[in-house]
Amino acid sequence: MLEMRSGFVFRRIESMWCHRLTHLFSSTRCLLNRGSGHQISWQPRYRKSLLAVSRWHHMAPASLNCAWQLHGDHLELRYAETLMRFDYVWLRDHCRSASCYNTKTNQRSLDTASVDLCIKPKTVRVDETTLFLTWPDGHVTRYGLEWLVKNSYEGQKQQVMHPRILWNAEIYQQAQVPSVDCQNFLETKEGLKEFLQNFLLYGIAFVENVPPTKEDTEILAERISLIRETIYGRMWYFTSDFSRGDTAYTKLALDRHTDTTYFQEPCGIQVFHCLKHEGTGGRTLLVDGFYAAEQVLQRAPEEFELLTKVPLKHEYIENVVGCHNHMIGVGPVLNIYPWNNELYLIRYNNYDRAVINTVPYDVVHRWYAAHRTLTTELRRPENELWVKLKPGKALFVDNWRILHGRESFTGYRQLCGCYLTRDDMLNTARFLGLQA
Ligand SMILES: C[N+](C)(C)CCCC[C@H](N)C(=O)O
Ligand SMILES: O=C(O)CCC(=O)C(=O)O
Ligand SMILES: [Fe+2]
Repeated sequence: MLEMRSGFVFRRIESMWCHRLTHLFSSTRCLLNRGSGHQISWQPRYRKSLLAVSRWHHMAPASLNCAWQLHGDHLELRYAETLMRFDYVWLRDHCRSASCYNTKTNQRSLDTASVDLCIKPKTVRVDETTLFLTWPDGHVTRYGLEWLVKNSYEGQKQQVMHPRILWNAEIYQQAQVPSVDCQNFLETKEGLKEFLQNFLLYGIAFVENVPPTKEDTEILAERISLIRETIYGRMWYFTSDFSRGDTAYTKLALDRHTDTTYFQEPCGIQVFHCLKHEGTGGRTLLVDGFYAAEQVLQRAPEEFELLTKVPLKHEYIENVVGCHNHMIGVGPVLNIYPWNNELYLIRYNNYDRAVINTVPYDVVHRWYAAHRTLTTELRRPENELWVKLKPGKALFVDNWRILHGRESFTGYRQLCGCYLTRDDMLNTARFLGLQA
């Protein structure tokens, strides 16, 4: 239900973009020309003006749901209630004929640079299932109409890449998402698939009955992805010994954040396994960053947009014995796919946020207001999920979506874990037949 609602608001903001984008950034247009690029792509192309055949061609009665029309610079096709527009170079470039595309490797053989940018098909024909184009040199391209619907811009715009269930504490608890048993996870395809499906939908997932060692945690992690080695090592162990120059290595509370915001590509997944805690406190806080961002989009769409546009730096500067690191990562707080406005990455870490010097002062002020709105949403108690990590229960967190934090604690507490690459987790999920 929430997914559908998100689709709805996303479409609303899209129409807003066309009208508002220009004045929102009037003072920084050249700095932020990625934003106006969205509009530039709509400018008519400079190409020889070709006579448009502005007559609709309808198919035989059996396929009355298909009609097409040739224009000066594109083909318009209506099929399965979708109105699509295809650029002629695109139609030539995506040709799936044996000489243009290698179906054994799923790679293009055609040299796109050899296609005349003013190309136009010589003849066009459509039957019940297929569009046929004959090019000036006689080459014939065929496209399945279903394939075109699926692969067109208009088709993609209506779809989400990653189906998700956005949650606050109540939604997550009501869903009663089960933890998967360690043996089931390691030894059966079903266990792994169920785990990954839950992880993709909610951004968090638990494995239980894990032997409480670093080695066993590593085996778990490798079942879904590749371990991403970082300045913290491959598998890390940490306690409050301040062995590294970061608050994580103390007993202090940590407010909600995502990790490694100071990498150009923040780590995709974080695995936590608490191996020991003799003391009090130390509960883990989890917040769905996309749920909060969605609330911002509904309440203040122009602030949401600013958070997607203003580039920020995050920084990690460490100088302790044996560890000298200086990392810088750049990117906006919210990252969305521009064609459907779907969120795919939140970068939120107020501890590690660097000096803001990438936008002028007036944008800075509006950014602070937008950041405040997002922070208010992230801090609503009803959005907070608190869990106490125990030996034997490993937690996987989607670090591109879910914020984590912790309560202060007393006593000896030892956590182990690692970061994983996101691409390889998605690869595993797709192999199992999941949409990822
Ligand atoms: C997980 N581990 C203890 C290894 C590292 C913690 C990194 C902490 C850093 N401030 C960040 O948020 O990225
Ligand atoms: O100690 C914890 O529970 C988490 C600390 C933290 O934020 C991290 O290690 O990334
Ligand atoms: Fe963290």
